[in-house]
Amino acid sequence: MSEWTIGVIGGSGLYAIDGLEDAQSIRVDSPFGEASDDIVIGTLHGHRFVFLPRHGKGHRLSPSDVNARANIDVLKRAGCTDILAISAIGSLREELPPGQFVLVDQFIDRTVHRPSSFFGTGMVAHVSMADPVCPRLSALAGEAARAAGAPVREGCTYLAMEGPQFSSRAESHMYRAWGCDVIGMTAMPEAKLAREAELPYALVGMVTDYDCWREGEDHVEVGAILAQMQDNSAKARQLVIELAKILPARRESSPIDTCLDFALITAPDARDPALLARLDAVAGRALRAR
Ligand SMILES: CSC[C@H]1O[C@H](OP(=O)(O)O)[C@H](O)[C@@H]1O
Ligand SMILES: Nc1ncnc2[nH]cnc12
Repeated sequence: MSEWTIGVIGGSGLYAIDGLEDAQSIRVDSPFGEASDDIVIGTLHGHRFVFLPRHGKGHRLSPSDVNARANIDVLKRAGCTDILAISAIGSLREELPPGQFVLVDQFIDRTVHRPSSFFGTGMVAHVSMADPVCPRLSALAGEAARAAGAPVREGCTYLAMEGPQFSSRAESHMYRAWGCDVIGMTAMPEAKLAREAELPYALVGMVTDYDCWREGEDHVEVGAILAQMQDNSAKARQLVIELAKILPARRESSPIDTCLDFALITAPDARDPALLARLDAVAGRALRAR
């Protein structure tokens, strides 16, 4: 078995992955509450993969109700070394039509109703989010997406909105003026939490619609999104298989693996033992080191 364990978070339209050998469905408890669903662990081309459907089986959970802390915590507990997130997104750019896959490398976070940190009173941490995505995993995901037959655009900025309603036209125009390329409702605080858990994170977005900014474009509706999602999700499933094929046997360490070494600030005698206990998975390595 290789040194990688890739956690795949499947978004709207991606509720399972294909080809997993020795797949086992496992419920993992988290001190941060209920994860979206049981995880499925198996092997693909000699690498361990762990799958979690972000909205749960049957798409039970609204974006605001996805417990991103529990999701990242259970993936860490399951031994994931890296996280590949896959999401349906709206396009804010003419040149990113439905069916386009994008590699997100920046975010603007406009979510408001979600716990966005594992840390807090009794154990404060400040991680850097200057470069929120792991370039190594993102590049591998891009290569895999191309091998799966998807058109791929790098370097996109993702606007994370609260939802569940889609944007107004004024908001959609404003996000374009801010320089955003795509829009979705779930990658934040997921990406922040992955960084706090020292998990390199990459996000592949699959365009389903042009949101509502475009002249002559109807407003966005779930029906049209679902139709595009079917096509996208077949390619996303193949992308995961292609990723397993190209992952190198060795996983060189990433600076993200140890980023909490520069982030924990609370003095040992001011730390809250109850919070430390909850942090056993996400920050156990760093807390034991200091
Ligand atoms: C069904 S369209 C809106 C829905 O799809 C995206 O979810 P995910 O990122 O999990 O693929 C978007 O963020 C919304 O939650
Ligand atoms: N237009 C859109 N806005 C927000 N999230 C989306 N997910 C897919 N399309 C979207």
